[in-house]
Amino acid sequence: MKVAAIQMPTVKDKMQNIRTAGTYMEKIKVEQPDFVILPEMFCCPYQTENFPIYAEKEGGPSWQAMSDYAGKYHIYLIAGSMPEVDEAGNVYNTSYIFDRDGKQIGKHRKTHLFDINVKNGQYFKESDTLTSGDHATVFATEFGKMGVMICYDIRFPEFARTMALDGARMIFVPAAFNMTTGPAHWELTFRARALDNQIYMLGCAPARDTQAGYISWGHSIVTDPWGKVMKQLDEKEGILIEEIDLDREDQIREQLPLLKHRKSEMYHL
Ligand SMILES: O=C(O)CCC(=O)C(=O)O
Repeated sequence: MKVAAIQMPTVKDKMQNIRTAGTYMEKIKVEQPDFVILPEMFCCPYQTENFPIYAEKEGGPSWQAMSDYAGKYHIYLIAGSMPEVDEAGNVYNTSYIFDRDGKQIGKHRKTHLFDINVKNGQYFKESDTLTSGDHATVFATEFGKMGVMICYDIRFPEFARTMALDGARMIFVPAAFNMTTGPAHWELTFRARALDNQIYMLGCAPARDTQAGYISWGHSIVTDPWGKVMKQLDEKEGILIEEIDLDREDQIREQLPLLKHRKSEMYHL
């Protein structure tokens, strides 16, 4: 199974971002990836005031472009995330998932909203304009089940655990850590979720733009079920492509049976 993460820049022009994503998919088609993932808010500069302005209903032009790309390149597309508005006017940070025919087979609304205020560091308050989702998202493929969560969701160990217990083999994470939490926690968090669930994790971030209102850490990453970093980009625009060996996941789970050794009667999820 081959996965690809597109660490692309995000500019103000939504359609330009959609074209950039398409250009990258065209470029990597010779690699024949099975799964392609885009960054969090890949078509909308990551600032709370932008979310309601850029938001579209499910099935809108950005959704349609992603569905078309998935069908054209015959890939599972985890379409990063984009602001979604519902009938009631609520805005969500939403990741749509498409199959190889361009059919939507999953949809994750970011569940844990990113409201932080680090002294002399990053401030952000997604809840100013966003509403949170209310469930974990797992979708089925010919390789088995896969999970999707968005950025801050990764900090909540129970969330990845529910996906692993539900049978997910890999968790895809459109994300955008920043210059405060990125160096401190990005790699550590991916390795931790990978290790404690014995699962592959793939994070896809926007390329860093030092002029942006919110500066992305970049460093798209893939970690294995042993907790090891398989590959990690730097901050610049680029593509991460990696072969994933799911048998290795089975072997690790068999040899070090952490998931089986849980005392589930003692914990409540
Ligand atoms: O958890 C973090 O440090 C970053 C989270 C974030 O940037 C996000 O949820 O968009």
